[in-house]
Amino acid sequence: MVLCPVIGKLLHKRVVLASASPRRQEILSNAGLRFEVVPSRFKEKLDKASFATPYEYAMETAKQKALEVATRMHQKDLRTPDVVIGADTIVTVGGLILEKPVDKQDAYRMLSRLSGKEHSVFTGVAIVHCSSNDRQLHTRVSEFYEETTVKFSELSEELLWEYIHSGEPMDKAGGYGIQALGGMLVESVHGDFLNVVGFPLNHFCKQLVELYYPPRPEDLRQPVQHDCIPAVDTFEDLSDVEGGGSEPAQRETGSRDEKAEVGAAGQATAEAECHRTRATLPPFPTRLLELLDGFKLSKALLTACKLKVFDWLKREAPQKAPDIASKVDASACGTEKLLDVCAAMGLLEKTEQGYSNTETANLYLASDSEYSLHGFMLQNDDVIWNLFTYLEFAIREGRNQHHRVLGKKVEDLFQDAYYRSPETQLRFMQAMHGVAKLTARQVATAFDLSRFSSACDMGGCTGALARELAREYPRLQVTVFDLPDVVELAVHFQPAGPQAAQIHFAAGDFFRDPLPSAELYVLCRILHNWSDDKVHKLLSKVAESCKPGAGLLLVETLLDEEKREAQGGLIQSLNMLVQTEGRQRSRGEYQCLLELHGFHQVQVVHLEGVLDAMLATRVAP
Ligand SMILES: Cc1cn([C@@H]2O[C@H](COP(=O)(O)OP(=O)(O)OP(=O)(O)O)[C@@H](O)[C@H]2O)c(=O)[nH]c1=O
Repeated sequence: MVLCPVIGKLLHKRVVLASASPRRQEILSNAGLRFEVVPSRFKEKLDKASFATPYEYAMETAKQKALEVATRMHQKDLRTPDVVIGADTIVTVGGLILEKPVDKQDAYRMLSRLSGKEHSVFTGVAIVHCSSNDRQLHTRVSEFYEETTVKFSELSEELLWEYIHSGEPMDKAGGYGIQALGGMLVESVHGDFLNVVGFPLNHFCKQLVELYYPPRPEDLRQPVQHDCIPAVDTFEDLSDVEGGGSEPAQRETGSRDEKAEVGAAGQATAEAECHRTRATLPPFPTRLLELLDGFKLSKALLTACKLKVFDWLKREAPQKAPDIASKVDASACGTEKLLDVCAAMGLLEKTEQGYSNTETANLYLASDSEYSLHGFMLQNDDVIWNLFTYLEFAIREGRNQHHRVLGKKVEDLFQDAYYRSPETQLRFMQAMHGVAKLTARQVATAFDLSRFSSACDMGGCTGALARELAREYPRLQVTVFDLPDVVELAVHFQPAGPQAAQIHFAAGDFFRDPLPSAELYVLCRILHNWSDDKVHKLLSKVAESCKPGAGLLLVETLLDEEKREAQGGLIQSLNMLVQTEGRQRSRGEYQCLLELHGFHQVQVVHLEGVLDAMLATRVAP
C-alpha cells in the first residue's frame, strides 16, 4: 500500500533511479516506488558561473545525470526505460556552492564555513519520460527544485575534526549528513527535511500530480489553497482514463525558460487538483472497467466449462468446493474462487449447503443438455481465445491468425485449421451443432417456405438446421451438403426420429463439386467465412443450379450500414477477421450481391439474438 497513490502511476512503468545515493534509494522505496538503480556516469563539472542561480545548476546537473542514464540504457540493449529520475543536492553559503568534499581538508573548509550560520540546501530533480521510435530515443524532461534552510550551531575545532574523522562527511554535499551524526550539528531546519537528506519527496509527489492529473478548466477557476498533496480519497476517485491517465500530461517543461513561464500556472494547477471535491470529479468509469474485466470473466466461464464443473453439478447438487475440486482434479482453493466467480456471474447458486447450477447452466453449459453450448465454449477456449491473443497482428495485417497459433502456413481454412485432426474437427462440429440447434428453429420459421419441396443446406454440418426445416415442413426433402469428412462424422449427431427420412447427406466441396439440385438453397452463416471473390463464385454456382422461382435463404449477422452498433455484428466482424478469410457484411452489401447473381424480391427478418435471415427469389436471367 502506498500512502500517496500518485506513486502508483509509476508502478507499471520501468522506472530507473539514476543515482548512487543510498539515501535517495531509501526515500523513494520507502514511498512505495519500484525502480531499478542505474547510477549516472555524468561528471558533475558544469560551469557554475554560467548559471544565474544555484538551483538552476542543481536542476541542470540532475537532468544531465538522468539523460546520461536514459541514453546509455537505450543504446546498450535498446531496453528503453519509461521514466528516469535524476537528482542533485548542493549546499550554498555566502554565494558559494558546496558539493561533496574531495578530502578531509575540503570537508573541514566546508564545515567551518557552515559553523554558526544559516545555509541553503537545494536539490534539483529531473523526471525524464522516455520513449523510442524507429530506434531513436525521445525524452521529455520535467524538472523542479526544492530549497531548505538549515542553521548550524557554532562548531568547535575539536567537534569538527571528530566529525570529519567519523568518515560521514565524505559522500555528502556540504560535508555533513543531517540524518545521522551530522544531525547533532543542526540547530534548526526550515523546509523539507528529506530535501536536505537528498530527495524532496513531497515536491516530487506534487510534480507527479501535475504530470499525471491534468486539471480541468473548472478547477482553475476555483479558489485555491496553497501547498498540499491531494487527499487519498481524491486520488482514489480520479479516473485513470478521464483526466488521470497513466501517461503524463504534455505540459512538461523542456527548458528552463519555458519552466519559468509556466511555473505559476503549474503551481496553480497542482493546487487546483488538491481541491477537487467529489462533486466536481468526473463520473466513475464503471462501464469501462467492466469492459476491461470482460476477458477475465470469459476465461472463468470457459475454464469452468472445460473442467466440466456444470456437468458435475447437474449430476449432484448442492456440492461444496472441495468435493467439486476433487472431481475436476483441481485445487480446493482455486476451485472455490472459480465457483464464487461463476456464482457472481449468475451461472451457479451458492448457499450454505454448497453450489448448484442455475437453470442457464443446466440448459446450456452441461455437456449433455439438448441445447448445450459446451462444445462452442471449448471451441472458444481452445481456438478462438488463442486467435484473439493475436488480434493486434490481425488488425495490422488485415488477415486471420491461424498461422501464428499453429506455427505453420494455412492454405485451406477448414482442412488446415479447423479439420486438421479428427479431434479438432469433432470439436468444431460440436461447436457448430450447439449454435445451430439454438438458432435453427428461428431460421426455419423466419419465412413461409412451404412452397419448396426440396432444399439444400450448403455447409449444413451436423444437419441441425436440416432437422428443424424438416420438422417445420413435413413434405420438404433436405440435403445437407458438406465436406466428406464432415458427412462421415455427422451421423454421430443425428438422433433417429420422424424427420430422419426427410434428410440426406451429400458429400462434396461447394467450391469445386456440382451442387445437389434443390428448389431452395440455404446458406446459413457461410458467406461471412469467405472473401468477396469466393462469395461471388459460390453465389454464381448457386444461381446456375437454380430454376426461376427457386429460393435462396441467407442467414448472417448483418452489420448496420453505418457500422455503429456496439456489439453483435461488429464483434462478429473482428471474429471473422481473426478466424476466417471473410467478413461481416451489411444488408445493402448482401442485397447487391444477391441481385448481381439474379436473386430478387429480397425479404429480411431480424431473428432473436444476433442473426438476420434474408429470403430471395431467383428470377429468369
Ligand atoms: C546535505 C546532505 C546531503 N546528503 C547526500 O549528499 C549527496 C549529494 O550528492 P549528489 O551529487 O547530489 O548525489 P550523489 O550521492 O553523488 O549521487 P548521484 O545521484 O549518483 O550523483 C547525496 O547522496 C545526499 O543523499 C546526505 O546524505 N545528507 C545531507 O544532510
